[in-house]
Amino acid sequence: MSDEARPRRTAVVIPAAGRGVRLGPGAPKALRALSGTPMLVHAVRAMAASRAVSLVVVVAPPDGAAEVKNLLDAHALPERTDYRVVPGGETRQESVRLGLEALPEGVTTVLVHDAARPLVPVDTVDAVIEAVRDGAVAVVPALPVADTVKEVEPAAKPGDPEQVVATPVRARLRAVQTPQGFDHDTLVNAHATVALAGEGATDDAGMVEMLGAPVVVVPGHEEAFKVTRPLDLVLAEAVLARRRANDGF
Ligand SMILES: Nc1ccn([C@@H]2O[C@H](COP(=O)(O)OP(=O)(O)OP(=O)(O)O)[C@@H](O)[C@H]2O)c(=O)n1
Ligand SMILES: C[C@](O)(CO)[C@H](O)COP(=O)(O)O
Repeated sequence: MSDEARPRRTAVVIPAAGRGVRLGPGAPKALRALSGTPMLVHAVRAMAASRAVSLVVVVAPPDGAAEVKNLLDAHALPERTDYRVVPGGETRQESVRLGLEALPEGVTTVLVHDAARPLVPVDTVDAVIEAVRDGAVAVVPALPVADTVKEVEPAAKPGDPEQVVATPVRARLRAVQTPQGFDHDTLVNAHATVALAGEGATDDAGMVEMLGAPVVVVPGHEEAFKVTRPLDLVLAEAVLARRRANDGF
């Protein structure tokens, strides 16, 4: 079958195996509630809201796959959304790789989306998918940064101050979010190559960059922020309250 004739199947890998140490003690972060619903369920629904998405692979805490499967079975998802759950690894990178291994044949576009970004709007998801379908091998949604960012030299010993070594030009900096979108084979190759080299990256696009492949930027969204620290939970609840109020009108 020629590339053009091949059906364009889009799947999402949702790494959800992290503990959420920066959020403080409690259940694994993806299972904590936002307005009474687990953060992971919000994230799966946000991705399933795109009509282009036909499969969601959730990467659960290593010993929590059965619990996560039960959780998803108990919550309503669009009927067209097929989902499966696999156990994750020690790092985000390893969890994503395990999720990629669970994808069936025929997937051409892969999105990787943090469970910790439960409120991403569907327009952002669709913009990422569209850019991949238009030919980009890797796509990141991103926003300009509001703070000035400094590069520092780590403290020589505990108690010493860090030293600023550079101030990158802010206008050229972007804070990247998820979902990040990829041509399937490019992302699988990037993960394999980077793992083989014993290297790591804090996002998936970073691994594609290491291959020397181009990464395209599309506009991100303020509501696609990552729930990382306790104050982010307050913001997430406020966003959900605003959405409920808007739905009421
Ligand atoms: N071993 C890991 C670590 C992280 N993640 C996932 O990667 C996403 C982004 O990671 P982050 O926000 O850093 O989550 P945690 O690792 O849980 O947070 P922390 O670093 O505070 O523990 C989250 O959805 C998290 O569940 C994962 O699947 N497997
Ligand atoms: C992938 C990511 O969300 C892009 O901003 C981010 O790098 C994840 O970092 P974390 O430390 O795993 O939260």
